[in-house]
Amino acid sequence: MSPVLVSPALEAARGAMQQSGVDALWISQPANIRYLSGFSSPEDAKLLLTPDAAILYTDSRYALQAAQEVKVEIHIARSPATLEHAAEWVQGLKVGFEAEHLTVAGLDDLKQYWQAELVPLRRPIETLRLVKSDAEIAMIRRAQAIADAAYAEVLPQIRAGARETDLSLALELAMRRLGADGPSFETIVASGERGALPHGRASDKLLVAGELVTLDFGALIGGYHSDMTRTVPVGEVSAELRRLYMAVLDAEDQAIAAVGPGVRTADLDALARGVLAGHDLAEHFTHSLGHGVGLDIHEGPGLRAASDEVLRPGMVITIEPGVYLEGVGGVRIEDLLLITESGHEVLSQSSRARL
Ligand SMILES: CSCC[C@H](N)C(=O)N1CCC[C@H]1C(=O)N[C@@H](C)C(=O)O
Repeated sequence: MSPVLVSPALEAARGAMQQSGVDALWISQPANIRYLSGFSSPEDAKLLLTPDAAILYTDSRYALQAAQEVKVEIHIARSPATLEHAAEWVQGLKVGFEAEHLTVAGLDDLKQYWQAELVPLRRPIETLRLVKSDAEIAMIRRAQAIADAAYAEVLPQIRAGARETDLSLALELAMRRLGADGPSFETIVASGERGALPHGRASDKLLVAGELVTLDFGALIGGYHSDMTRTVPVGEVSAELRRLYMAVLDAEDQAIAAVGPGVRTADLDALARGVLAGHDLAEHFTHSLGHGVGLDIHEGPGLRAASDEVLRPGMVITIEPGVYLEGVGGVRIEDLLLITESGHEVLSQSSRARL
């Protein structure tokens, strides 16, 4: 049996457990497992949290790695042996599970092996991850600094004739060389008409003079992500493309200026949408204004109309307005921000093009 653990994240999770009225938590969402245990291969793990124990379940491929990384008790087994072991701990308890992550089959398995009351919970750990610790902020800061440095290296290669896939590879290679564990997500490079695809996967297309190219990328450090987008002109661009670019820049500037503690994220989204409406482009802004960034690339708080979240110091968010016009192209400009006691700090340092 592990001793009662006092890591701040585990303590907070036990607090959330009590508040939700459950005696134990069965954690299956990978970033939540990593957050609570430090285990860096959480896709192949589960975590059981009770008032007196925290047990990481993983299989024998990870026995040494888990022993090196994890401070909680480790049990090496594969399902269903893991569930049989956990059954002894949860006998007669009310056990919360992550309703948004446990599969139907996973829930069936718990019902089959456990004599416990199973309680679906929404985002029990994600809520704790909204505000980052100093150590987490340091990781994100480092990840962003690497992405900025990689961008500075690759910028001279962004010219007519360059292939989108070569630019994405160059960014990912530079980030690795500069110390990243990998890219945050598959680097987006979308030029010309392909810029109308907000998640345009880099293709074999060559950049052509007169186009805009959107590059959206980030680095990964210790499980923590960074996220930034720059839209860059390839040579001289038309007055219409320049207009789109300046409108998005305006929306981003005004949204960033409004970021600070106590601000409703839905209001920021509305502000940016309002700015783009003033440029007759509101209907072309087809996604949310931004999102939290941490162990997941997309996490809370969401900067969108339906959100009721309010910014707090320690949150890390993106501000990323964009416009997408089929047959024409697109523009997105994205920065990574830390919410501070007095306002915000822009973590991404790469300069934005001024057309
Ligand atoms: C595959 S991760 C993409 C990272 C990117 N910076 C990003 O978050 N994007 C790109 C355009 C839209 C935005 C996004 O996916 N937003 C989500 C949160 C939404 O649902 O709007």
